[in-house]
Amino acid sequence: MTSKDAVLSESAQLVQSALLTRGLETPMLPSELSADERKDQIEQHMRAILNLMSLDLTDDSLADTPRRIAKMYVDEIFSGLDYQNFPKITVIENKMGFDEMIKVNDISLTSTCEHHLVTIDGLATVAYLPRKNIIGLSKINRIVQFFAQRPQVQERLTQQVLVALQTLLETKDVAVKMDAVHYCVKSRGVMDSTSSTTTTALGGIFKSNPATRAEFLSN
Ligand SMILES: Nc1nc2c(ncn2[C@@H]2O[C@H](COP(=O)(O)OP(=O)(O)OP(=O)(O)O)[C@@H](O)[C@H]2O)c(=O)[nH]1
Ligand SMILES: [Zn+2]
Repeated sequence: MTSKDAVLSESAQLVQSALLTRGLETPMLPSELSADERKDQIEQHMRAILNLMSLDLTDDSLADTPRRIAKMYVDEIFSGLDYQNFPKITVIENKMGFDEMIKVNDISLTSTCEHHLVTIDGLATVAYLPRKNIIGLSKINRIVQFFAQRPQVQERLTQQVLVALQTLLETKDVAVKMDAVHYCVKSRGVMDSTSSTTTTALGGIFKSNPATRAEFLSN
């Protein structure tokens, strides 16, 4: 939902185009609305939904809820639908010739299940084998966060992070693992409060070399 006339960073454009090519982009339709127009319309629709649930929106605790939800959707939990919010990426030339695995463990992951719009809560681990470039460490967390701030299924989220990093680092040798609890499984439906889901997306040597794969998957 990138706004019309938005100028995207080069990184954002490269990542978006790689995801489209691979068929991994979140299904979206073009929209010409600005973020403010989007918030105004979401607020109105939220007001209608809450009214339909017989809530009294004149109560001071509920009065601002439609606006709060609209802001939360556009600026926070679904902000990753807009590539204008793609993080600024610092890629550094690998002058030191570092050629061992770089692995970031236990990245906090909070997303939203696209089937029920409830929370997905977990951890991500991301690794790569540097070639030409290395990336600022926090940028890995930020890329996970960006794609998590969308309605998601865990499988797509895992692959989007893989392809984004492969594109920015110009190497296939990237691995992503996510462990998460889905609140659509925990707090409703089957009401299972103990299960969690693990997904992995492995590229290049992480897929082809059993030792590298094992080193990544062992914590
Ligand atoms: N593969 C996958 N499934 C997910 C994810 N998040 C939620 N789901 C599942 O999406 C499915 C939607 O199934 P439906 O039968 O259409 O929905 P439902 O009637 O609410 O299903 P229940 O959750 O079983 O009550 C459920 O089985 C969810 O557990 C995810 O990240 N990946
Ligand atoms: Zn769900």
